[in-house]
Amino acid sequence: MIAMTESFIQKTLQDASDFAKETGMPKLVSIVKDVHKMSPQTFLMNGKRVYNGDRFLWSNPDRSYTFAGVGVSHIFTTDNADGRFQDIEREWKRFNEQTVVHSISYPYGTGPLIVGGFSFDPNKQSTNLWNKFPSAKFVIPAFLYTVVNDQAYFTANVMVHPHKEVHDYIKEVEEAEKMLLNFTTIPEKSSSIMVNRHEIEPDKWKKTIQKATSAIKRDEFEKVVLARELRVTFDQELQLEQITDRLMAEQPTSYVFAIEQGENCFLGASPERLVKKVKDKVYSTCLAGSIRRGKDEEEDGVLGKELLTDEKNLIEHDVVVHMIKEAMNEYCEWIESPSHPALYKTKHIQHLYTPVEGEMKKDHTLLSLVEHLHPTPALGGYPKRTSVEFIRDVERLDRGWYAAPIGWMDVEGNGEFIVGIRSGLVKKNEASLFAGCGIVADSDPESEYEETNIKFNPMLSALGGATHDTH
Ligand SMILES: C=C(O[C@H]1C=CC=C(C(=O)O)[C@@H]1O)C(=O)O
Ligand SMILES: [Mg+2]
Repeated sequence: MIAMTESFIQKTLQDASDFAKETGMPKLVSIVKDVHKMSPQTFLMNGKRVYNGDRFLWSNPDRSYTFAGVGVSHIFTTDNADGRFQDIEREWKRFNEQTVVHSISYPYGTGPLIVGGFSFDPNKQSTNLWNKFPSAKFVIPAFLYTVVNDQAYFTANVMVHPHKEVHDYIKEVEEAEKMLLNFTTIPEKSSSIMVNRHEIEPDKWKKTIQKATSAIKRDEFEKVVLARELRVTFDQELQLEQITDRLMAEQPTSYVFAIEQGENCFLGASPERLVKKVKDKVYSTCLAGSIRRGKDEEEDGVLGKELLTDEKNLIEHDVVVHMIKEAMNEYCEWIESPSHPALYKTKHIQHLYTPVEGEMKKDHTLLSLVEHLHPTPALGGYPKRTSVEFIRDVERLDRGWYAAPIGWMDVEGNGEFIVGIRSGLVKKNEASLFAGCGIVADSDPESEYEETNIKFNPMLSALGGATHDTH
């Protein structure tokens, strides 16, 4: 149990209120309580009436850490293409120093934290599709329901302003708590029916693969990741509670995330960590190179073995390992990584997987490492600059936040970022799904096309649409 008694809460709010009245500046008081366990989707559902448009979800692959957030206590955003990581870093640091009340110690993953992300390429001409997702945006959710290793917490992030009284804040938090933690709410379980499926220019996409392999053969770059879009329409509005509920159940080896921005929601089940920081330790993942799952254990094993020795896939993977190790090495005192990839299996696909960990040098931060790594050659290419320019020129797609860093961070600078793949942007009864493939000299457009079809499956399955049969 955590010691945050009513009288302690009252006193902390009173001190913050006195400060606010004296200086005219607000203070953020984060109230954390132990609560009963419930489904994070129930929390999101409960928050829908008041906080529709501002809801968030995050869950680790082993579900050892999950949070659902609703409402917004503070926003950090920038359109500064070149300095977006530093802008967010600076504003969060300043807010932390000036506004957050630090007399409370929070269990990991609770209390004041920011959640959000970046766009893939701030220099690509953006379209209307992603107009709710700027090149960087993070928020402190007003209320969080967090489960850490089976213990559930409720966090209320209260911005204490000069013009309001402490008892009003207490009343508001009590009311919100009652409404949001009502575990008797049953999330709707209606299943939506897909009424239209539209692949965006598949033939032109295959031609861009040829363009890429020719450029690679001319030594313009070593690898590039090219993505395409599948637009699907359903008979009814898509619900983020239902989709994330399915993703969490169906994709036990993937992160599940959702970021709602008004009527739009970007969500998915990504298997790929970009970087996680716990104190001075950092953990990254090289995930690239793919093959389908087998129809039974035996075939699955054969396919896995094939992937582990397939030259084209090993090149795809090695380019990522090389870059991530180099980048981590620069920012770390030491790094450690196995010399051969292992298999990473998700429900629909298996990948080559190499973890990299290290101890971060004192003068670096989680966000500086996110910037240094993004995009890795699993999402962009190698070398970074030429491959991103190639994507900007030839890819017929506004990636928005797809394949970009999505994550959360606490007041100590700990947190985790993943890359937003196996994902889609949902709006009302429509969803744009995205999938890309690492292209190297020997890539064949038809098999890469098939690979993207497999990569659409996690989202298609969660949305209730027919998945692509790969057997
Ligand atoms: C870019 C995607 O996947 C990346 C991650 C793992 C394997 C990949 C591959 O084998 O091509 C991709 O690099 C995507 O799913 O949209
Ligand atoms: Mg591939």
